[in-house]
Amino acid sequence: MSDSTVLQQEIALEQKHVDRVYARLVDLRRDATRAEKEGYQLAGVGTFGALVERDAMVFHAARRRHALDTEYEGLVFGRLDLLTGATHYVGRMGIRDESSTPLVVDWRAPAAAAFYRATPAEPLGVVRRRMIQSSREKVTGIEDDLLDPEAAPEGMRVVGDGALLASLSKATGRGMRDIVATIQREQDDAIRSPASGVTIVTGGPGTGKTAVALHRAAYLLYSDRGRFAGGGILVVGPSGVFVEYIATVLPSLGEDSASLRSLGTLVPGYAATRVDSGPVAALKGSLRIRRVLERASHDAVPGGPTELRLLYRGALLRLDAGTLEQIRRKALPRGARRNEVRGHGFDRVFDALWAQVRDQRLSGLPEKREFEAELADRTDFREFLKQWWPRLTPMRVLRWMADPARLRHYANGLLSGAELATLQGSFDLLDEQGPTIADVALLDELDELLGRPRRAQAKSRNPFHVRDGVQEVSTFSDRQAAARAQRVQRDEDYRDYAHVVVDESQDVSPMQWRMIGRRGQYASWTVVGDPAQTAWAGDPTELDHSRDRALGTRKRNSYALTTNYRNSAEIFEVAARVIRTIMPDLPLPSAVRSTGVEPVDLVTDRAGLPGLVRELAEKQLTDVDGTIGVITPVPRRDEMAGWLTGLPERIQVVTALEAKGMEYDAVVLVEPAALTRDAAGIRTLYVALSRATQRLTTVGTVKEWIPAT
Ligand SMILES: Nc1ncnc2c1ncn2[C@@H]1O[C@H](COP(=O)(O)OP(=O)(O)OP(=O)(O)O)[C@@H](O)[C@H]1O
Repeated sequence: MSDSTVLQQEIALEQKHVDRVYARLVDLRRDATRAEKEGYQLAGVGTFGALVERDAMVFHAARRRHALDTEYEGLVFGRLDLLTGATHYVGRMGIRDESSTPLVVDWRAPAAAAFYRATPAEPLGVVRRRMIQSSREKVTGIEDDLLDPEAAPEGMRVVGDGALLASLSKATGRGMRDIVATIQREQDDAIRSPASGVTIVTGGPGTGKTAVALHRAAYLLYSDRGRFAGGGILVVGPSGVFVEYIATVLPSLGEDSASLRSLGTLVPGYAATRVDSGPVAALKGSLRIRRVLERASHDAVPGGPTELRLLYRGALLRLDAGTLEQIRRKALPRGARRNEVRGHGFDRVFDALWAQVRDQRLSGLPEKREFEAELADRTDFREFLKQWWPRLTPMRVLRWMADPARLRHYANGLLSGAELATLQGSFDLLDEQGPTIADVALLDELDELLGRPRRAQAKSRNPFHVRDGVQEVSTFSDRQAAARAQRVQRDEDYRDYAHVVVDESQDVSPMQWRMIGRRGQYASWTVVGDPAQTAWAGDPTELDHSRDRALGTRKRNSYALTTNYRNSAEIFEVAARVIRTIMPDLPLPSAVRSTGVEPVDLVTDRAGLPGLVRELAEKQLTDVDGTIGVITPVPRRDEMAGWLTGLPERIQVVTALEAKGMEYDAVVLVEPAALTRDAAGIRTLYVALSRATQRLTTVGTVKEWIPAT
């Protein structure tokens, strides 16, 4: 019998099982819809208990139905033939038949672990592992690994058509894909790492760190839903572009209860995308800036009143600049939060004025409380207090840094003259363009330093509550949205996440670690990154220290990934040459796929560059089916994007910093020489060169851009 006939027969065999699974799926969907309707009808009973029960039923049924819909594609992707003679099918979700016999085991269940972990050296009771590829309900391919040949029963067939490599060669879409069907053993170790403590995953470009982090989040939600969906999982990535890129992975795994944030949007109220230059970002990220901010948070308000004059019952009451300053300092000792001790400052002003009134022995003097009430009623006095000790927002204080004299004063003894010069001017655009990504951590720090006046506790909102006495939701989508909202309804600045995932952690500055740490004080962590890809130009020891502080003393489990699944071997070779110029001994991952297509390097003059870049981008449209990234030096993004106007959406223009974590089928990297000025630049160049799956073109006005070793 020919190989292809055997393959077709095996495919037909698997198709039978897959058909059974999809038929069962139809039943389950129908049941979920019915349960949802029944739950809804409970509302007719009219008691509060019935409403609660209905909400729970509607929620669970809606969730189940949602999962059944999203997990449809490629539902069954694996089969294990065990030594015991049993067969398990592995898929995106667990499904049982009418008599509760498993038809498919959820990929996260312990029984599925062997699918990812068994090797010929350690078969874990598996004789044959089979990967099943399909397109909707139709099985299209099979790939077998015979793990324990001696135990294979007579007639067991082994077929293969390279499922992993096939999946790696697929064109990239705008969003990242899940890898649930092809997770490799070293990745699975990290995904199933213990739920508590800190899981640290390192590895070179394209080794699947992001994929592992996201599948781990899905795994945690499965293994302890109460804890992780209830407390919430926060996923932090470097940029908005990146967060958008990874946003589809968890929903494709049927999970939508994690919060995805970029470093610029982690703090509510800000949506920063601007970046500072490397040296400025290093200063803004360093812990020394905290002392600078602390000084600012205690300083007098610019333009605030320097004295108080009041006529009270014909007498002049006066607090001069010195007295006011003394009062302010006493009411605001080091460590106190200005917005929280505002009342103490006001009390001291009343005390000082009362002392003057008493000294002047005015006739018919009221009690002190009455005197205070009289003053508090006066607009001029209230206006003075508002100006003298206003409730400060973090943004208002950060704006003070734009004043060179103030910045010099706050930084005195903390930053060198050269550092001060670097920082000066970097706050000038706050008003016009909003904060930079690095500023957001400073704003969060200021929020901490200034404190917040106590507010009445906001009542938690019941999503099924329409108006008093009426609990209602009408359409299915309302119910589903309400049910989901109920699950994720948290304070705007929620800080009690059960798990925090930090991706591209090598670029998180000390100040940013503080910002993230505040949101994960009681969390377990997954931290993934690659130190060789960092753009951090500051002190590396300080970086490690701050990370350790944020993660605390929780137990750590470390994993290293060693295979690059993204780049073709030809492309990674160029990236490797570049990083070796500054890290000659760095262990690099091996790229598993060779395409036979060599990267292209072109040189032109300044005048010819715009036309050539456009021409190259257009060429990629025919060379690859998926996405094309045009990567530019940070300051020239908008200029270069202008060269490409009118081209299809498949082409995305990003800076070398925004390219962190991203993946494209083809990359056109413009002016690589602009990135080679220092070690941080070379590491960023390494990132830019390792983004492409199929084609890499470098183009610029400098011929020799790879630094000499
Ligand atoms: N086991 C796997 N099966 C199929 N594809 C995989 C596997 N592991 C990783 N990939 C693919 O390899 C690519 C790189 O993965 P990912 O972005 O997670 O790597 P990374 O280590 O975070 O990379 P970088 O550090 O360069 O940002 C992605 O397209 C991912 O889907």
